[in-house]
Amino acid sequence: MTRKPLWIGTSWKMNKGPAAARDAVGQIVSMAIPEEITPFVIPPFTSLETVASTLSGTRWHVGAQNMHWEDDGAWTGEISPHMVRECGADMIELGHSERREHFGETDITVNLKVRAAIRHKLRPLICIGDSAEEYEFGVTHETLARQTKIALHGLSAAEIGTVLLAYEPVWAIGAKGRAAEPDFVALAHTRLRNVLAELVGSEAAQRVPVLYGGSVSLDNAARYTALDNVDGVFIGRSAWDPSGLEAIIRSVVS
Ligand SMILES: O=C(CO)[C@H](O)COP(=O)(O)O
Repeated sequence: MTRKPLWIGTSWKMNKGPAAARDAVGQIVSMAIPEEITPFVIPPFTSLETVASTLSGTRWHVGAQNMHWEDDGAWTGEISPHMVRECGADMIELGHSERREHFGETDITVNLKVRAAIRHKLRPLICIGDSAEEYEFGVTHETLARQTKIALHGLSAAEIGTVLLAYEPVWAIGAKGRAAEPDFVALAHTRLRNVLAELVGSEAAQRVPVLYGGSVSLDNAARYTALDNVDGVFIGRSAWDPSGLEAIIRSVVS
């Protein structure tokens, strides 16, 4: 039995259009979720409404993978916070390293999006992470502190209390990634908690869930969730098949 509520979820990234999403969410909705788990799923935009409507009224949180910070306007190809809400999502993933690396996302645009999310009552799941180079040069903490402080800039303590942070080392993500050692994650999360304490005080900082992501699998998930300052895991490939997600959920509560 685990000792704290754990956020466990997955982003499907650019996988599962409406037909595949319908099939997957049909399996997800019938999963038995232990009460100490807060589950979430983040489908691509085209499947968002299907997934959110199927999971409406359940304990699942549903998010989109990105959004613009403006409410509407001439922003070809973009999706607004209103649209995300209208599809039934209650969460929004922001600042994933794939968006920072390939689509020009910056600390500043992440901050604009976090503020927009809060205005629209979407819970931001803010991804932060060090590059392989930053890790090699020993500046992981500096990078995470900078990304966190800028993402949360201008928010009140109460607003910061509504966000989730996910530490996802860039070098740990994807098929070529190497899962971070639990000891390293423990240290990174403890330091992150101190950054949050600087912003909102130590008691409020304890209430911000900080998740780990990057090559999380059935083999290693429970080693992360057992750590004091890890409040859940954000899973990619190993949870795209709903049975993989279900097995990981079971592994962290047994
Ligand atoms: O965002 C992630 C989780 O959805 C992250 O990029 C980890 O992906 P994974 O390495 O495929 O688990």
